[in-house]
Amino acid sequence: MTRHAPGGGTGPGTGRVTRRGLLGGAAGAAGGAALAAGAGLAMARDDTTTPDEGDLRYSADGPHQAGILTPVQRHACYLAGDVTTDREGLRRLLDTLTARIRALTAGGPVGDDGLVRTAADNGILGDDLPTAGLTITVSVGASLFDRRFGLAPRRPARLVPMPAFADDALDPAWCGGDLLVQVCADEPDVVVHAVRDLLRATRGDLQVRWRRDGFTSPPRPSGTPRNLLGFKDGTANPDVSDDALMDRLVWTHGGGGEPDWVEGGSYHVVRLIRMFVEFWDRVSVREQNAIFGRDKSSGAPLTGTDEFDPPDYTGQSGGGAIRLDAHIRRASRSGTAPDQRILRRGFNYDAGLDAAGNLDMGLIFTCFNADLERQFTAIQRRLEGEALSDYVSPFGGGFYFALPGLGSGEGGWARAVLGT
Ligand SMILES: C=CC1=C(C)c2cc3[nH]c(cc4nc(cc5[nH]c(cc1n2)c(C)c5CCC(=O)O)C(CCC(=O)O)=C4C)c(C)c3C=C
Ligand SMILES: [Fe+2]
Repeated sequence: MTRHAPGGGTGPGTGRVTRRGLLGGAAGAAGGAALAAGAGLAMARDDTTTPDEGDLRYSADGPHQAGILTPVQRHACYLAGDVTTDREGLRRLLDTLTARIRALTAGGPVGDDGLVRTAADNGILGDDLPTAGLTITVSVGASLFDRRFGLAPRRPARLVPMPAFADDALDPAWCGGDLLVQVCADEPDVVVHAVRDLLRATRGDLQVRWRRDGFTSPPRPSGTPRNLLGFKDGTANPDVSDDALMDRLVWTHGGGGEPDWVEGGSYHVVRLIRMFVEFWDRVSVREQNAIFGRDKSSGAPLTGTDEFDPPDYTGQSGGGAIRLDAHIRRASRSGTAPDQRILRRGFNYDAGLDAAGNLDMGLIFTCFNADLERQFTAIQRRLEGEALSDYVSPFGGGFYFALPGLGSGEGGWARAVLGT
């Protein structure tokens, strides 16, 4: 089947192709329509599963990396690691990641390209590697630009370590990292295969610091996927098919204090947020609706009837009004700052039980933005004291910078980051 990624015309990094030939016609048109209609846990996706699913391929080459505007996949793994080598080793590491990402996202018979056919292909996908919508997105943390590699002058201007915000309970073991690798695909074994391949190829140069796996639900029953508090999550995301909007909200540009090499990249925020679900499940749905400002069943704002109705914030009290401490009221941009929006691309996580026997689950909140201060941080500060904060606890994550796309410049990532 064919699913066209929004913004697919702007570059291969957002486009999807199948490796076994042309599919299309009505299925393609339907997929495109589903995407144009709205968003998903981050961005909407067609939910039809066909035998061609394993073929869905996003090219790693283009002006932007895949995995940013790409419709959110079913499974994800976030790995943050520290670079354990010198400057030349960092060059090797970036070149290795590039080669492995190109090979893994191309898929095909093991041995076809000499890259996939290493002695160490882990074999868990058999001899013909499916792609299943695989995207591997590499971002760098502020710590990469410390004194170890002489990169301080090349730091993206707005890239700083993630501060602790009000109500955060950050555990250093779950924070930061020189590199963040986001691996997403529609099939869980495709994610695991890629993670093992990447770690084998980078062994000795990269030490993993933290890892968290995530998933999204299919639309239930329709519209945007739900998070583990039961609410549709991603409804009000900006339209990723609007190139001009993405240029303002998502992509970074050289100049204005930024080094030239950041062109086509994006600031990437990850927040690991535990949800106190046992507590939440004892709260009335009426109160839950008030906490978000939306109806749990339909996803509609409390001032409307359809998921995609615009919320009305003019009233401050009364039955249908959206409370002042409601999540969407705090999170939404004010009329005076229309570019204070973020592109969210979150995944649910389920990590079993904590030491006390409580369910350990939550949200891998991730978002992309052109300017951390103007967008994510401004919104995060508005959320301080919101009603939802009693039911969730951010404990990890970091601020990162998603590198420009492969193929966006001579010399690839190594030249972009190192400058030589
Ligand atoms: C700082 C940014 C945000 C954090 C952190 C965050 C955490 C968080 N959000 C939900 C669930 C929902 N969020 C929704 C909307 C929404 N959230 C943010 C930002 C952050 N959320 C924004 C910018 C928006 C859109 C606001 C708007 O313009 O209307 C919604 C409503 C549906 C939707 O639009 O997605 C839900 C549900 C959780 C559970 C959570 C932390 C655990
Ligand atoms: Fe939110």
